[in-house]
Amino acid sequence: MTIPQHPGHPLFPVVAAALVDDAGRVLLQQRPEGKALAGLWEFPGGKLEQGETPEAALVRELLEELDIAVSPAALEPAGFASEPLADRHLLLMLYVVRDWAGTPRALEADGLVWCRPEDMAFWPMPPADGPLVRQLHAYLGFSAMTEAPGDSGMV
Ligand SMILES: Nc1nc2c([nH]c(=O)n2[C@H]2C[C@H](O)[C@@H](COP(=O)(O)OP(=O)(O)OP(=O)(O)O)O2)c(=O)[nH]1
Repeated sequence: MTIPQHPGHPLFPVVAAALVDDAGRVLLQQRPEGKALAGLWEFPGGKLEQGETPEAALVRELLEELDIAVSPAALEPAGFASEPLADRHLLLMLYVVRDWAGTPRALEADGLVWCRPEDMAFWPMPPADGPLVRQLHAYLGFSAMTEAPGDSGMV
């Protein structure tokens, strides 16, 4: 068996959060103009800074991007994606978050949407997010994406 290797492609760790509200909806944000993958919808989060743990990075990113306070104890590891991304290798770690203080608002994104898990296929996301969405469905107990978008709420 051949294991894919990418010599000279450093690991690029990124953390992301699936915020789940009381109605079971998941928050997605739209990547802004001028950034890579602009216009696509993603889980809030971002790159680890030097010396940061994934949990510290995600707590920081959620404050910077959404103006919400999250305890590291509220971060539930829920899945990951691992794939080449340009000259690096993306390791995208997804946490479920059900408890936070404050009301999420888009400080950096072009928009926010509360999306039912079964509607997530209707929001175009970066390629690495496909496996994450499948893992998130399994984690949340959904098995299929079925109906057309329903009560998804742009905020
Ligand atoms: N936050 C997030 N990033 C994702 C997702 N899917 C995906 O491929 N990515 C990629 C896009 C980027 O290459 C990388 C995140 O980098 P970024 O530049 O947005 O991170 P950041 O918020 O720290 O940005 P900045 O400091 O450079 O402004 O991860 C996702 O669902 N959420």
